[in-house]
Amino acid sequence: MIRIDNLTRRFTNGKGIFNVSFEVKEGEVFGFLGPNGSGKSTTIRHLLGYMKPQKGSAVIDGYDTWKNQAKARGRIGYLPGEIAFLEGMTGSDFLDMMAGMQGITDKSKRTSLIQRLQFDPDTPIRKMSKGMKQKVGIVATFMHDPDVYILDEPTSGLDPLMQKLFVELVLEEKEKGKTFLMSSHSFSEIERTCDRAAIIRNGEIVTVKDIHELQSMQRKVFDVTLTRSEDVEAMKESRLSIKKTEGLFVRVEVQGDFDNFIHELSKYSVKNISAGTQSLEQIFMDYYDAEEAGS
Ligand SMILES: Nc1ncnc2c1ncn2[C@@H]1O[C@H](COP(=O)(O)OP(=O)(O)OP(=O)(O)O)[C@@H](O)[C@H]1O
Repeated sequence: MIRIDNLTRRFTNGKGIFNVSFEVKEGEVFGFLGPNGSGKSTTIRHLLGYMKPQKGSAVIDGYDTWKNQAKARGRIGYLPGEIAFLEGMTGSDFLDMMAGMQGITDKSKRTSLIQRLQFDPDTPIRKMSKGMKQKVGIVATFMHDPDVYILDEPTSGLDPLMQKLFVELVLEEKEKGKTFLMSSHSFSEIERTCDRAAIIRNGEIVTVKDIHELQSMQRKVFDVTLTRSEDVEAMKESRLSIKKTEGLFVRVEVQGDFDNFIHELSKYSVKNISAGTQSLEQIFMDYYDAEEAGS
């Protein structure tokens, strides 16, 4: 449904995106992840037909987003990171304007979205919090039932309850066979919604991975408090992957080899231990580090 092929845009300062390629299948939810300035927005701008590729192409449902901009754009519901609202409008005014542009007359989906997101659309936009503006944007994007959703940081500013609701909305649309490309900094949101994710860094795709594959790379994190400082020193000498020590506190990451960890730990006097799971964010950071070491 979305195909990006060797998309390249080098700005005069040398930054940009370089040979970006990936595909999003119909009905797939695809995460687009990367640190600030890595090239997510530039890629998305090409998908919306706002920028002409210097090289390569971006295609939506068979339509080249530059050469056949109107056709391609018509398939997309786009939620920008920050919406530019016109002065003096209420949320309802804005939604009316969008509905006019989208050519929709049936208000039922809009009404139900407003009810679920729990906000008063008649509030003047200038009085709205960032989260409330984001809700207006979500309604505007979802109400016209697009085939392809392109969402830039969709839950920024939303509280955890609303983030959860947003995940539900995405999964409902996915059920209907809709396609999503979603940039996000929220790894739990990506985990709960996405089938696959691409990681972009310095304008280049580092990897495209199945979300389960990413999850299986997650390590367990054990926070151990010992009773003797000499044990901390001994533990540092072991084969364990020690991420941090502070006084008697030691953080150990374990991937699979629990026997070795338990065997090693049995040598020491342990005061406290707690187990957690490495976040996806940490996995990505490991990825970046590995790339760095390899390059
Ligand atoms: N018009 C421009 N002229 C020059 N450099 C630009 C231009 N637009 C973007 N850049 C640079 O290109 C790089 C990629 O920017 P882009 O906005 O695509 O990143 P991003 O991943 O969307 O970041 P963020 O999460 O902060 O929005 C950055 O280094 C940015 O400074």
